[in-house]
Amino acid sequence: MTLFTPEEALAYHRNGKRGKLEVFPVKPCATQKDLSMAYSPGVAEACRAIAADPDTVFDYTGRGNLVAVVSNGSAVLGLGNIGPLAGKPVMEGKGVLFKIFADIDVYDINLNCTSPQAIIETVKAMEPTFGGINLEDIKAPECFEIEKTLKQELDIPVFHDDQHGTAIISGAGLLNTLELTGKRIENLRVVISGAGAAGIACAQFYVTLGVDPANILMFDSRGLIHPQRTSGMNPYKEQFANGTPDMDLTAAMQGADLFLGLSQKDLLSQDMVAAMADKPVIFAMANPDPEIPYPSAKAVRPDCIMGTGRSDFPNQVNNVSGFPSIFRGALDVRATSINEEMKVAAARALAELAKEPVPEAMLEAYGVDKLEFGPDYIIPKPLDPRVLLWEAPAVARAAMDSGVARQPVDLEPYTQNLQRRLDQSRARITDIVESYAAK
Ligand SMILES: NC(=O)C1=CN([C@@H]2O[C@H](COP(=O)(O)OP(=O)(O)OC[C@H]3O[C@@H](n4cnc5c(N)ncnc54)[C@H](OP(=O)(O)O)[C@@H]3O)[C@@H](O)[C@H]2O)C=CC1
Ligand SMILES: CC(=O)C(=O)O
Ligand SMILES: [Mg+2]
Repeated sequence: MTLFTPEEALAYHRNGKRGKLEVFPVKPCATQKDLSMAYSPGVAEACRAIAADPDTVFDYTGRGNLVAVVSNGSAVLGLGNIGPLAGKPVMEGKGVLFKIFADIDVYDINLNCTSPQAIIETVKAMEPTFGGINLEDIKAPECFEIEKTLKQELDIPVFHDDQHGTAIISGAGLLNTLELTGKRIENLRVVISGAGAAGIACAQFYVTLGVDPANILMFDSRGLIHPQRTSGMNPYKEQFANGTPDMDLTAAMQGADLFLGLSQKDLLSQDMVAAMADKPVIFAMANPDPEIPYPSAKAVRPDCIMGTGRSDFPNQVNNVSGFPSIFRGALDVRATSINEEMKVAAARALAELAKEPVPEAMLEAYGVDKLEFGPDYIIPKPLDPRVLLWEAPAVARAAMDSGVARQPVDLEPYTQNLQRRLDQSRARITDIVESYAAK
């Protein structure tokens, strides 16, 4: 089900204003007085106030609502190491999603750096500009060291979306599949294709949710990660070394309950899917093309629960349903980090929302008659505005409960205000987009 042609996608990016984002002023600057306050000499008052009390930077500048989407283009979607220039459309796209789904402003920062040290130093130097750092499409294993060091050294949230956004959303899906299949999480036999940023982080998060690490078989480009293997290994892969050297993907898939694809397209065959346990779960999440196409998996296993990273099939399991709302909650309580408690809270909130009745507007947006909790609807649709209203307060609450919030909020008025804020922001975006379309 292709919704557009390649030419249409290129025209979407090229036509009208180039790219997908614009920076707009939010204060008047029409008169001599406005100008003298926006810039010299009035701006000096704000400078002096911040110099005297650095915390007031959150009052006098946009820092508290500004996130850097930082990438070096080394693992862009499933396209691989295409570099920072070719990765920029994705990073602008992440900026669009932050704004539309959570009213967060973004600068996309596309770095011509490969070494972890260079990326770490650059991001550290940028810290005063931003309220949060979203690392994106930086390949493993470098991404692990980069994120760990930045988390230790910065006191604003640092979040590698491909790791944790993916883990949280697929974790929410996993929790709901347990309910639908009646299986117990500790008994699940899990096969993971991909031992990079997303594969490793998902495995770790699933273990936090209750999966037995001994029941995970993980594959990378060289085959199974097993205890005797020495080549192409790293400490992150070693945590999940299981099975025997002779085991290939076909053997691993025999009787598996869950397949998680975070690798490359077309790695999973219909025969492998056919050999899975009853009511199997297949999250084939490589983008833009999954490890097996949705129709191919359903054709051999109509009893499967299938999710992909794409929006054109049921169950879009994609970090888009996470990073905007998670940062919203974290920024609003001025959290110093995004910790495990906040991630689990986000996953559980998303899982619970899938069981609520779906508003008519969502049915219209997706052109369907019905969306109801079940095998074809295990997580909310990314376009559903309730995702923000459920996830962000859950994250804010978890930040407050776990002691990383510097500015606690009262959750009831906070949640009501979120709805208003989202409506106003979307109305402004509609006006801007329409103004360009009219030109
Ligand atoms: N739906 C979603 O929300 C998300 C989807 N993804 C998708 O997941 C995929 C991986 O992304 P990410 O983890 O960031 O990238 P990384 O570059 O960090 O990791 C890629 C992993 O895939 C492995 N791999 C490559 N070829 C094969 C193969 N033939 N068989 C098995 N494994 C293979 C690599 O193996 P090796 O270690 O040997 O190099 C590596 O472990 C991409 O397609 C991306 O689009 C990522 C994030 C979110
Ligand atoms: C969705 C996403 O972040 C990726 O595929 O890399
Ligand atoms: Mg990504």
